[in-house]
Amino acid sequence: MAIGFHVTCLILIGMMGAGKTTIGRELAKRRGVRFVDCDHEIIARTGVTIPTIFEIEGEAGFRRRETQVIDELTRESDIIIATGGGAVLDEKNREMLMQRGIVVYLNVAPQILWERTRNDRNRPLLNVENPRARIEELYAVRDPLYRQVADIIVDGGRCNPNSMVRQIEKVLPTLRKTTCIH
Ligand SMILES: Nc1ncnc2c1ncn2[C@@H]1O[C@H](COP(=O)(O)OP(=O)(O)OP(=O)(O)O)[C@@H](O)[C@H]1O
Ligand SMILES: O=C(O)C1=C[C@@H](O)[C@@H](O)[C@H](O)C1
Ligand SMILES: [Mg+2]
Repeated sequence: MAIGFHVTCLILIGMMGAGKTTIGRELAKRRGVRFVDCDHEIIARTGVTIPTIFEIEGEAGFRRRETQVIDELTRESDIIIATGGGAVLDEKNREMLMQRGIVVYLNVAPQILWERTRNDRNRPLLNVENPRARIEELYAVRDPLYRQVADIIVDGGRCNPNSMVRQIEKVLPTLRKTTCIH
C-alpha cells in the first residue's frame, strides 16, 4: 500500500491553522499519493471563495457542500485528505471519517492557532471582533470531537512541518488504534 501498512486513506483533522494543508501536501508528496484539500475542492467546484459561499448560502450551505466532498473523497484509495476545521461538527461526517480512513488529529493550542491565522481574512468564522476568543470557544467545542474520531493525536504546535511529517510517517506502519505522539 502506498501510504503505509493498513492505510490507504489518511485524513487530517484539526482547527483552522493547525497545519492540515501544509502537512497533508508534504506527506502526500513524500508518499507519492494524491493530496486533496476539502476547502480547495469546494472552491474549485463552486468557483468562488469560502467567504463568498458563507455570504450567499450561510454556514449551513457550506456544510452541505463539505459533507458531499468528504463523502466522495473518503471513498478513494491512496489519498491524503485535509479536511476543513469544522468537518467534525456533523455526526455523519464523523462516522465517515472514522470508518473510511486513518484519522490524524493535529492538535495545536489556541494561542498558536491565533498567531498563525491572525493576518488571514479567508476564514469567515474568525472574521469577528475578537478572533482570539473565538478560537478558544471553537477549540473548547471541537477538541473533544476531534479526539472522538482520531486514530492518532499529534501535537502540531511543537515542531516545524517537516519534522511533523516525519513523525506521522514513523507511526503509519503501526496504526491500528489511537496513538499519541509527543
Ligand atoms: N508545524 C508548523 N509550524 C509552524 N507553522 C506552521 C506549521 N504548520 C503550519 N504552519 C503555518 O500555519 C499556517 C496555517 O497552516 P495551514 O493552512 O496548513 O493550516 P490548516 O490546518 O490547513 O488551516 P485551515 O483549516 O484554515 O485550512 C500556514 O501559514 C502554515 O505555513
Ligand atoms: O473551522 C471551520 O469551521 C472552518 C475551517 C476552514 O477550513 C473552512 O472549512 C471554513 O472556513 C470553516
Ligand atoms: Mg487548510
